[in-house]
Amino acid sequence: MRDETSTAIHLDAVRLTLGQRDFHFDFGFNARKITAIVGPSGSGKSTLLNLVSGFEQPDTGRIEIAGQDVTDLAPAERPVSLVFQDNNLFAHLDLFTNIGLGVHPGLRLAPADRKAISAALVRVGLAGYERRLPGSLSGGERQRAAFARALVRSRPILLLDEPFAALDPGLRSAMVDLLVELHAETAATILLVTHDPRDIMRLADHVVFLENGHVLVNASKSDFLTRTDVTAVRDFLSVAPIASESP
Ligand SMILES: Nc1ncnc2c1ncn2[C@@H]1O[C@H](COP(=O)(O)OP(=O)(O)OP(=O)(O)O)[C@@H](O)[C@H]1O
Repeated sequence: MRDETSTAIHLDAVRLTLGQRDFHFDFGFNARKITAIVGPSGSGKSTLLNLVSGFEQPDTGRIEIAGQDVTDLAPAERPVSLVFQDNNLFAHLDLFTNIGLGVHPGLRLAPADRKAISAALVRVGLAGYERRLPGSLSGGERQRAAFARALVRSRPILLLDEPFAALDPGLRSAMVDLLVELHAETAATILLVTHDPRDIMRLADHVVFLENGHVLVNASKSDFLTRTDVTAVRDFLSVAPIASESP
């Protein structure tokens, strides 16, 4: 029997076909850890997050979160917050409202919620941006706004799909630090899709490497970094100058 205190999310014999691609996942994510999900473009990283968040339904199999079968639950009913590549901000609503919807879908916000929204904007470097529309922001600012919304939702599971992709190096580093702080404060279970080995070095406890819709390597960070016997892992690790980075 699985230890539910150590396994936050379990994909139990999950199968899904999208177009020409078959996905097969049968493994778990550790609770309260940061797991990096990596692999070549098209290997299934976003699809895996979509299955966990409920935006994709398995053809067969089950998904459990904290021991509860969530396979038939809608995304809003699952204990997850998301920051996706497209930021999923509503274009016609200002940032305060966009973030407020993350706190309460009916926007019934208590004074403490309003404070938390402004504090989250400050935390991601967008102080005073409450009334700005997403269309008036740069890609990096939109990404940070989406991060602020995830901060105020404070769900036990945080799904991040390339959250630093549109950020310049300085901002990227600030947001990585923010994520480290957030994880230390909340001990959330974080799944982080990334193309950048530096994120593994700096952030990850554990690494899941995908290839062609299935898990090729599922290992602790230290074990993953030794798996250069696997060509795809070796290729991935050699794409960036990680040798000088400290973990
Ligand atoms: N709705 C869909 N219909 C058909 N094919 C799909 C659909 N969604 C995803 N796919 C295909 O499934 C594969 C995996 O896509 P996915 O977005 O999960 O990959 P990824 O690893 O996140 O890629 P990237 O690193 O480029 O973001 C791709 O080949 C994609 O074209």
